[in-house]
Amino acid sequence: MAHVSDSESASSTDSHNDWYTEQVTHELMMFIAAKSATFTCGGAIPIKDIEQDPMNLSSDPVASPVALRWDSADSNGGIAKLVFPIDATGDGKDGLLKLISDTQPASFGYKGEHVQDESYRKASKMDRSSFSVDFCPYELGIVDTITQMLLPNARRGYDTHGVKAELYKMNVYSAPSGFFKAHVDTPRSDTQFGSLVVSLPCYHQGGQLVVRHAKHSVTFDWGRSELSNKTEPLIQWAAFYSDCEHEVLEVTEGHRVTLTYNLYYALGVGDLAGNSPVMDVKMLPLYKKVQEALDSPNFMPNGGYLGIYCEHAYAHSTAEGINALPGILKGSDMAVFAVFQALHLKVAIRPVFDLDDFELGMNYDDEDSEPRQWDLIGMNLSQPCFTDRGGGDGEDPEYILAEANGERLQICWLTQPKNPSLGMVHLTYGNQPEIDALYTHAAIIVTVPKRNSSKAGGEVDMAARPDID
Ligand SMILES: O=C(O)CCC(=O)C(=O)O
Ligand SMILES: [Fe+2]
Repeated sequence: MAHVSDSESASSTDSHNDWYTEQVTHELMMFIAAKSATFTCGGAIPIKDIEQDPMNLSSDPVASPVALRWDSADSNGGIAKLVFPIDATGDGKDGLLKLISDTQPASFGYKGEHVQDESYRKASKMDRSSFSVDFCPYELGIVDTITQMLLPNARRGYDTHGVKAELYKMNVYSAPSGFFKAHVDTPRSDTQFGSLVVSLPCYHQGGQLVVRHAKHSVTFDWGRSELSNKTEPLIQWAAFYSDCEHEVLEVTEGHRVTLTYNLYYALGVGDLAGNSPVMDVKMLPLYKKVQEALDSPNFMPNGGYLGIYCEHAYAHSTAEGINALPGILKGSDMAVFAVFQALHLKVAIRPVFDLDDFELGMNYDDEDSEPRQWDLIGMNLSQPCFTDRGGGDGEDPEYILAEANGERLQICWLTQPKNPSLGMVHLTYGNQPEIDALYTHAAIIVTVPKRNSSKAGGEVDMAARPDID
């Protein structure tokens, strides 16, 4: 009889574990590489009557009961109202039946037509123009979650940082046998990248939403069954990309009420500096101040450069940071950029070399031979430059600085430097060669044109203002 010692059996268990770990690791690797990790996301938010619990101090999101109002031909005043969660033992049941009687049979898109076919979709719908609802997916953080979870892997082409969730329809799937066979939503425009479905709390069983992508599927079961451990009313939601096939399985009991939203790429935080169509730049407190300065004939009559060091850090010498600027400017940086741009001055974000510990940064003005401060300003934001040029004692520092793609400008600075980032790496030659680094600060450089002296009051010559970058 074969005898297996403890150590032999331990080592065969170990090797099985190793094999198993390798298999699972491989599967996980393939899954993440296939971008299947994030084709859909969803969640649940409990509903509490906040008016009855105004001191809810928990940081967990809580939804209020949802009031739905709709056009109803046979109601007093033509408007009916229903509050979710529905009290099925009270007036709720009648209200729900009234709602259903005011909906129309839902169609689906087939070859560009709206088709009604109960073998494909058995549901009823209400268009958004016929109802209003006080549920807002932005308030509960659902849109922020979608923005961070789904937007980064959405199809390329639109490089925005924001999402617009546009209410589309309300759907009711009722027992017996409300369902919607597997389909892909028809995108409403080029900028649509997905759909959001929100389930309002209303008793039902079945009606699971199954979302599929590349052989994987996720099932959202928003119903309540005897076995379900859901005891409190919930707002439940799911979002998925437009190319995901999805279906609603049969509702076997009750009524499943959902709101659907189309998800679009939209300008968001990080896109808006100098490009915020909803903001009137003239209303910024800084606008009037700058305009007054520019209107004064004594302000920089010979023109020149104004410099405003960026208040916030933007990783301005990395490829990502450079790409994101100027859209990502925020706070006072955003205001400064927008105001000067709106006043038709040339505005650019440029790196300013910090020469404090490097050399005096002095040059001499030929005319009055007084020392004047000139700054070394990079022509464009760029990644750090590396050079094997170096200098020892007595070496002209310009020899090294010539490697930077910059120019010497005299700037009238309005703020102090902040947030240094690596700008140049060079050698130094002393007793032994060493490496040293120069840092840059991102600054908004504004070109103020020379006054047109022939004009009364010394107005800035608009025609002389250069184009905006
Ligand atoms: O109500 C749902 O769960 C999804 C409905 C749907 O897929 C649609 O309206 O296109
Ligand atoms: Fe759909």
